[in-house]
Amino acid sequence: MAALTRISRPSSIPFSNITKCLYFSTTSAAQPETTNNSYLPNINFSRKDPKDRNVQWVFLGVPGVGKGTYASRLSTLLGVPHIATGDLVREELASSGPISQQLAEIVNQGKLVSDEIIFNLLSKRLIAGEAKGESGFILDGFPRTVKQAEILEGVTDIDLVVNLKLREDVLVEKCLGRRICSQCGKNYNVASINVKGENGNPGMSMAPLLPPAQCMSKLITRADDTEEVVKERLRIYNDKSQPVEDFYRSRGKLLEFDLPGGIPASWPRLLEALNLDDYEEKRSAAA
Ligand SMILES: Nc1ncnc2c1ncn2[C@@H]1O[C@H](COP(=O)(O)OP(=O)(O)O)[C@@H](O)[C@H]1O
Repeated sequence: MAALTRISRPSSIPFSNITKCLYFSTTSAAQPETTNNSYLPNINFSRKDPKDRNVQWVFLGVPGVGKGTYASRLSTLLGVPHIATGDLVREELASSGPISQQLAEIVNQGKLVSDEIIFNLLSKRLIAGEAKGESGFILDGFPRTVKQAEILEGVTDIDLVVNLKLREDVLVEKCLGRRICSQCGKNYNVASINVKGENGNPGMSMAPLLPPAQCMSKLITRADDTEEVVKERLRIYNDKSQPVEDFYRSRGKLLEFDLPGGIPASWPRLLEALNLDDYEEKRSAAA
Protein backbone atom coordinates (compact mmCIF):
# COMPACT_ATOMS: atom_id res chain seq x y z
CA MET A 1 0.00 0.00 0.00
CA ALA A 2 1.52 3.33 -1.00
CA ALA A 3 2.11 5.67 1.87
CA LEU A 4 0.87 9.18 1.38
CA THR A 5 3.04 11.86 2.84
CA ARG A 6 0.19 14.09 3.94
CA ILE A 7 -3.39 13.09 4.37
CA SER A 8 -5.62 16.04 4.85
CA ARG A 9 -7.40 15.64 8.17
CA PRO A 10 -10.99 16.79 8.46
CA SER A 11 -11.30 20.36 9.56
CA SER A 12 -13.90 21.48 12.05
CA ILE A 13 -14.25 24.77 10.21
CA PRO A 14 -17.28 24.64 7.98
CA PHE A 15 -17.27 26.38 4.65
CA SER A 16 -19.98 27.52 2.40
CA ASN A 17 -19.99 28.85 -1.10
CA ILE A 18 -18.12 25.86 -2.41
CA THR A 19 -19.47 26.17 -5.83
CA LYS A 20 -21.24 28.50 -8.17
CA CYS A 21 -22.14 26.86 -11.40
CA LEU A 22 -23.73 28.07 -14.57
CA TYR A 23 -25.92 25.75 -16.56
CA PHE A 24 -25.61 24.92 -20.19
CA SER A 25 -27.89 23.19 -22.63
CA THR A 26 -27.43 19.50 -23.33
CA THR A 27 -27.01 18.19 -26.84
CA SER A 28 -26.09 14.50 -26.63
CA ALA A 29 -26.34 12.15 -23.68
CA ALA A 30 -23.62 9.73 -24.78
CA GLN A 31 -19.92 10.35 -24.19
CA PRO A 32 -18.51 11.37 -27.59
CA GLU A 33 -15.56 9.33 -28.88
CA THR A 34 -13.41 12.42 -29.11
CA THR A 35 -13.79 15.25 -26.67
CA ASN A 36 -13.18 18.93 -27.10
CA ASN A 37 -13.73 21.78 -24.70
CA SER A 38 -16.37 23.62 -26.69
CA TYR A 39 -19.35 22.09 -24.86
CA LEU A 40 -17.88 22.16 -21.38
CA PRO A 41 -19.74 23.81 -18.57
CA ASN A 42 -18.71 27.09 -17.10
CA ILE A 43 -18.13 26.18 -13.48
CA ASN A 44 -16.89 28.60 -10.87
CA PHE A 45 -15.87 26.76 -7.76
CA SER A 46 -14.23 28.87 -5.14
CA ARG A 47 -10.79 27.44 -4.44
CA LYS A 48 -10.47 27.65 -0.67
CA ASP A 49 -7.59 27.05 1.63
CA PRO A 50 -7.99 23.49 3.01
CA LYS A 51 -7.99 24.83 6.56
CA ASP A 52 -11.07 26.91 5.78
CA ARG A 53 -13.07 24.04 4.42
CA ASN A 54 -13.82 20.38 5.01
CA VAL A 55 -12.22 17.49 3.09
CA GLN A 56 -12.57 17.16 -0.68
CA TRP A 57 -11.86 13.52 -1.46
CA VAL A 58 -12.46 11.21 -4.41
CA PHE A 59 -13.09 7.45 -4.33
CA LEU A 60 -11.92 5.47 -7.35
CA GLY A 61 -12.35 1.78 -8.09
CA VAL A 62 -13.94 -0.67 -10.49
CA PRO A 63 -17.71 -1.28 -10.43
CA GLY A 64 -18.63 -3.47 -7.49
CA VAL A 65 -15.50 -2.80 -5.46
CA GLY A 66 -17.47 -1.12 -2.67
CA LYS A 67 -16.80 2.58 -3.31
CA GLY A 68 -20.34 3.48 -2.31
CA THR A 69 -20.22 1.53 0.95
CA TYR A 70 -16.92 2.97 2.19
CA ALA A 71 -17.47 6.48 0.83
CA SER A 72 -20.84 6.60 2.56
CA ARG A 73 -19.42 5.39 5.90
CA LEU A 74 -16.60 7.93 5.72
CA SER A 75 -18.95 10.75 4.83
CA THR A 76 -21.00 10.01 7.95
CA LEU A 77 -17.85 9.89 10.06
CA LEU A 78 -16.43 13.14 8.66
CA GLY A 79 -19.70 15.02 8.29
CA VAL A 80 -19.30 15.64 4.56
CA PRO A 81 -21.75 14.72 1.80
CA HIS A 82 -21.20 11.53 -0.16
CA ILE A 83 -21.91 12.44 -3.76
CA ALA A 84 -22.20 9.48 -6.15
CA THR A 85 -22.68 10.48 -9.77
CA GLY A 86 -24.27 7.04 -10.44
CA ASP A 87 -27.00 7.96 -7.91
CA LEU A 88 -27.49 11.34 -9.60
CA VAL A 89 -27.87 9.58 -12.95
CA ARG A 90 -30.38 7.10 -11.48
CA GLU A 91 -32.38 9.95 -9.89
CA GLU A 92 -32.51 11.67 -13.26
CA LEU A 93 -33.68 8.41 -14.86
CA ALA A 94 -36.39 7.97 -12.26
CA SER A 95 -37.60 11.55 -12.73
CA SER A 96 -38.67 10.79 -16.33
CA GLY A 97 -37.28 14.18 -17.33
CA PRO A 98 -36.46 15.16 -20.95
CA ILE A 99 -33.17 13.23 -21.09
CA SER A 100 -34.16 10.17 -19.08
CA GLN A 101 -34.96 7.96 -22.10
CA GLN A 102 -31.58 8.75 -23.68
CA LEU A 103 -29.84 8.15 -20.35
CA ALA A 104 -31.55 4.80 -19.83
CA GLU A 105 -30.21 3.49 -23.13
CA ILE A 106 -26.64 4.51 -22.31
CA VAL A 107 -26.62 3.32 -18.71
CA ASN A 108 -28.28 0.00 -19.54
CA GLN A 109 -25.52 -0.73 -22.03
CA GLY A 110 -22.87 -0.01 -19.41
CA LYS A 111 -21.59 3.02 -21.36
CA LEU A 112 -20.54 6.39 -19.96
CA VAL A 113 -22.86 9.37 -20.01
CA SER A 114 -21.44 12.53 -21.62
CA ASP A 115 -19.28 14.87 -19.54
CA GLU A 116 -21.79 17.60 -20.27
CA ILE A 117 -24.66 15.77 -18.57
CA ILE A 118 -22.53 14.55 -15.67
CA PHE A 119 -21.24 18.07 -14.95
CA ASN A 120 -24.75 19.41 -15.18
CA LEU A 121 -26.08 16.87 -12.64
CA LEU A 122 -23.06 17.38 -10.35
CA SER A 123 -23.37 21.15 -10.51
CA LYS A 124 -27.03 20.99 -9.53
CA ARG A 125 -26.21 18.67 -6.64
CA LEU A 126 -23.40 20.93 -5.37
CA ILE A 127 -25.55 24.03 -5.57
CA ALA A 128 -28.35 22.31 -3.63
CA GLY A 129 -25.80 21.21 -1.01
CA GLU A 130 -24.34 24.67 -0.75
CA ALA A 131 -27.78 26.10 -0.10
CA LYS A 132 -28.10 23.66 2.81
CA GLY A 133 -24.69 24.71 4.18
CA GLU A 134 -22.83 21.54 3.18
CA SER A 135 -19.07 21.55 3.55
CA GLY A 136 -16.59 19.47 1.51
CA PHE A 137 -17.45 16.21 -0.24
CA ILE A 138 -16.51 12.66 -0.98
CA LEU A 139 -17.03 12.03 -4.68
CA ASP A 140 -17.81 8.49 -5.80
CA GLY A 141 -17.91 7.52 -9.48
CA PHE A 142 -16.45 10.86 -10.53
CA PRO A 143 -14.11 11.70 -12.19
CA ARG A 144 -14.31 8.69 -14.48
CA THR A 145 -12.24 9.97 -17.39
CA VAL A 146 -9.03 11.99 -17.53
CA LYS A 147 -11.02 14.78 -19.17
CA GLN A 148 -13.36 14.92 -16.15
CA ALA A 149 -10.34 14.90 -13.80
CA GLU A 150 -8.76 17.78 -15.72
CA ILE A 151 -11.93 19.83 -15.59
CA LEU A 152 -12.31 19.15 -11.87
CA GLU A 153 -8.69 20.14 -11.27
CA GLY A 154 -9.34 23.36 -13.12
CA VAL A 155 -12.10 24.38 -10.74
CA THR A 156 -11.26 23.04 -7.29
CA ASP A 157 -8.65 21.20 -5.22
CA ILE A 158 -8.89 17.51 -4.46
CA ASP A 159 -7.00 16.65 -1.28
CA LEU A 160 -6.91 12.89 -1.55
CA VAL A 161 -7.94 10.12 -3.93
CA VAL A 162 -8.61 6.70 -2.46
CA ASN A 163 -8.22 3.88 -4.97
CA LEU A 164 -10.08 0.82 -3.70
CA LYS A 165 -8.96 -2.51 -5.07
CA LEU A 166 -10.42 -5.97 -4.85
CA ARG A 167 -9.37 -9.21 -6.51
CA GLU A 168 -11.06 -9.55 -9.87
CA ASP A 169 -12.58 -12.98 -9.35
CA VAL A 170 -15.03 -11.62 -6.77
CA LEU A 171 -15.96 -8.39 -8.54
CA VAL A 172 -18.55 -9.75 -10.97
CA GLU A 173 -20.09 -11.85 -8.19
CA LYS A 174 -20.34 -8.76 -5.99
CA CYS A 175 -21.93 -6.68 -8.77
CA LEU A 176 -24.50 -9.39 -9.44
CA GLY A 177 -25.36 -9.48 -5.72
CA ARG A 178 -26.09 -5.75 -5.52
CA ARG A 179 -29.62 -4.73 -4.57
CA ILE A 180 -31.30 -1.40 -3.89
CA CYS A 181 -34.29 -0.92 -1.57
CA SER A 182 -36.98 0.54 -3.84
CA GLN A 183 -38.40 2.42 -0.86
CA CYS A 184 -35.48 3.92 1.09
CA GLY A 185 -32.96 3.84 -1.80
CA LYS A 186 -30.15 2.29 0.28
CA ASN A 187 -27.70 -0.17 -1.28
CA TYR A 188 -27.29 -3.76 -0.11
CA ASN A 189 -25.55 -6.89 -1.34
CA VAL A 190 -26.89 -10.43 -1.14
CA ALA A 191 -23.71 -12.11 -2.46
CA SER A 192 -21.95 -14.38 -0.04
CA ILE A 193 -18.34 -14.58 -1.16
CA ASN A 194 -16.15 -17.45 -0.11
CA VAL A 195 -13.02 -17.90 -2.17
CA LYS A 196 -10.60 -20.59 -1.04
CA GLY A 197 -6.90 -19.80 -0.77
CA GLU A 198 -4.91 -21.27 -3.67
CA ASN A 199 -1.27 -21.39 -4.80
CA GLY A 200 -0.09 -19.40 -1.81
CA ASN A 201 -2.78 -16.73 -2.33
CA PRO A 202 -5.00 -16.12 0.69
CA GLY A 203 -8.72 -16.95 0.59
CA MET A 204 -11.35 -14.28 1.00
CA SER A 205 -14.76 -14.27 2.54
CA MET A 206 -17.31 -11.47 2.46
CA ALA A 207 -20.62 -11.76 4.23
CA PRO A 208 -23.70 -10.38 2.46
CA LEU A 209 -24.76 -6.87 3.37
CA LEU A 210 -28.41 -7.54 4.12
CA PRO A 211 -31.08 -4.90 4.65
CA PRO A 212 -33.28 -4.53 7.73
CA ALA A 213 -36.41 -6.70 7.69
CA GLN A 214 -38.69 -3.89 6.44
CA CYS A 215 -36.61 -3.44 3.24
CA MET A 216 -36.16 -7.16 2.47
CA SER A 217 -39.25 -7.52 0.27
CA LYS A 218 -38.56 -4.24 -1.53
CA LEU A 219 -35.12 -5.09 -2.91
CA ILE A 220 -34.63 -4.50 -6.62
CA THR A 221 -31.69 -5.18 -8.94
CA ARG A 222 -30.23 -2.38 -11.04
CA ALA A 223 -30.99 -2.84 -14.74
CA ASP A 224 -27.25 -2.42 -15.47
CA ASP A 225 -26.21 -5.19 -13.06
CA THR A 226 -26.63 -8.07 -15.51
CA GLU A 227 -23.51 -10.15 -16.16
CA GLU A 228 -23.12 -8.85 -19.72
CA VAL A 229 -23.44 -5.18 -18.74
CA VAL A 230 -21.21 -5.58 -15.67
CA LYS A 231 -18.47 -7.03 -17.90
CA GLU A 232 -18.87 -4.11 -20.30
CA ARG A 233 -18.61 -1.66 -17.38
CA LEU A 234 -15.43 -3.38 -16.19
CA ARG A 235 -14.01 -3.13 -19.71
CA ILE A 236 -14.87 0.57 -19.91
CA TYR A 237 -13.34 1.13 -16.48
CA ASN A 238 -10.04 -0.39 -17.61
CA ASP A 239 -10.11 1.65 -20.79
CA LYS A 240 -11.32 5.06 -19.57
CA SER A 241 -10.99 5.17 -15.79
CA GLN A 242 -7.71 3.44 -15.09
CA PRO A 243 -5.85 6.40 -16.65
CA VAL A 244 -7.55 8.53 -13.96
CA GLU A 245 -5.55 6.55 -11.38
CA ASP A 246 -2.34 7.50 -13.21
CA PHE A 247 -3.50 11.13 -13.35
CA TYR A 248 -3.77 11.34 -9.54
CA ARG A 249 -0.75 9.07 -8.93
CA SER A 250 1.43 11.50 -10.85
CA ARG A 251 0.20 14.29 -8.57
CA GLY A 252 1.04 12.30 -5.40
CA LYS A 253 -2.62 12.22 -4.35
CA LEU A 254 -3.42 8.54 -4.80
CA LEU A 255 -3.80 6.25 -1.82
CA GLU A 256 -3.98 2.62 -2.98
CA PHE A 257 -6.04 0.43 -0.70
CA ASP A 258 -6.41 -3.33 -1.22
CA LEU A 259 -9.59 -4.48 0.45
CA PRO A 260 -8.66 -7.46 2.62
CA GLY A 261 -12.25 -8.81 2.81
CA GLY A 262 -15.69 -7.65 3.87
CA ILE A 263 -16.60 -4.59 5.95
CA PRO A 264 -15.52 -5.94 9.38
CA ALA A 265 -12.01 -6.68 8.08
CA SER A 266 -11.66 -3.70 5.74
CA TRP A 267 -13.20 -0.75 7.61
CA PRO A 268 -10.68 -0.58 10.50
CA ARG A 269 -7.79 -1.03 8.06
CA LEU A 270 -9.11 1.74 5.83
CA LEU A 271 -9.42 4.10 8.80
CA GLU A 272 -5.85 3.25 9.75
CA ALA A 273 -4.63 3.94 6.20
CA LEU A 274 -6.39 7.31 6.33
CA ASN A 275 -4.96 8.18 9.76
CA LEU A 276 -8.50 8.22 11.05
CA ASP A 277 -8.35 5.22 13.35
CA ASP A 278 -8.68 7.35 16.50
CA TYR A 279 -10.97 9.92 14.90
CA GLU A 280 -14.25 8.28 15.91
CA GLU A 281 -13.15 8.09 19.56
CA LYS A 282 -11.90 11.69 19.63
CA ARG A 283 -15.07 12.92 18.00
CA SER A 284 -17.36 11.23 20.49
CA ALA A 285 -15.16 12.38 23.38
CA ALA A 286 -15.45 15.97 22.14
CA ALA A 287 -19.23 15.76 21.69
N1 LIG B 1 -18.60 10.31 -13.92
C1 LIG B 1 -19.39 9.67 -14.81
N2 LIG B 1 -19.19 9.84 -16.15
C2 LIG B 1 -19.97 9.23 -17.07
N3 LIG B 1 -20.97 8.39 -16.75
C3 LIG B 1 -21.23 8.17 -15.43
C4 LIG B 1 -20.45 8.81 -14.40
N4 LIG B 1 -20.93 8.41 -13.19
C5 LIG B 1 -21.95 7.57 -13.45
N5 LIG B 1 -22.13 7.42 -14.79
C6 LIG B 1 -23.16 6.58 -15.46
O1 LIG B 1 -23.98 5.96 -14.46
C7 LIG B 1 -23.81 4.52 -14.48
C8 LIG B 1 -23.87 3.98 -13.07
O2 LIG B 1 -22.80 4.54 -12.32
P1 LIG B 1 -22.33 3.91 -10.93
O3 LIG B 1 -23.48 3.71 -10.03
O4 LIG B 1 -21.21 4.77 -10.45
O5 LIG B 1 -21.83 2.49 -11.36
P2 LIG B 1 -20.65 1.55 -10.89
O6 LIG B 1 -21.36 0.36 -10.43
O7 LIG B 1 -19.94 1.38 -12.18
O8 LIG B 1 -19.83 2.20 -9.83
C9 LIG B 1 -22.49 4.31 -15.20
O9 LIG B 1 -22.40 3.02 -15.80
C10 LIG B 1 -22.53 5.43 -16.24
O10 LIG B 1 -23.40 5.12 -17.32
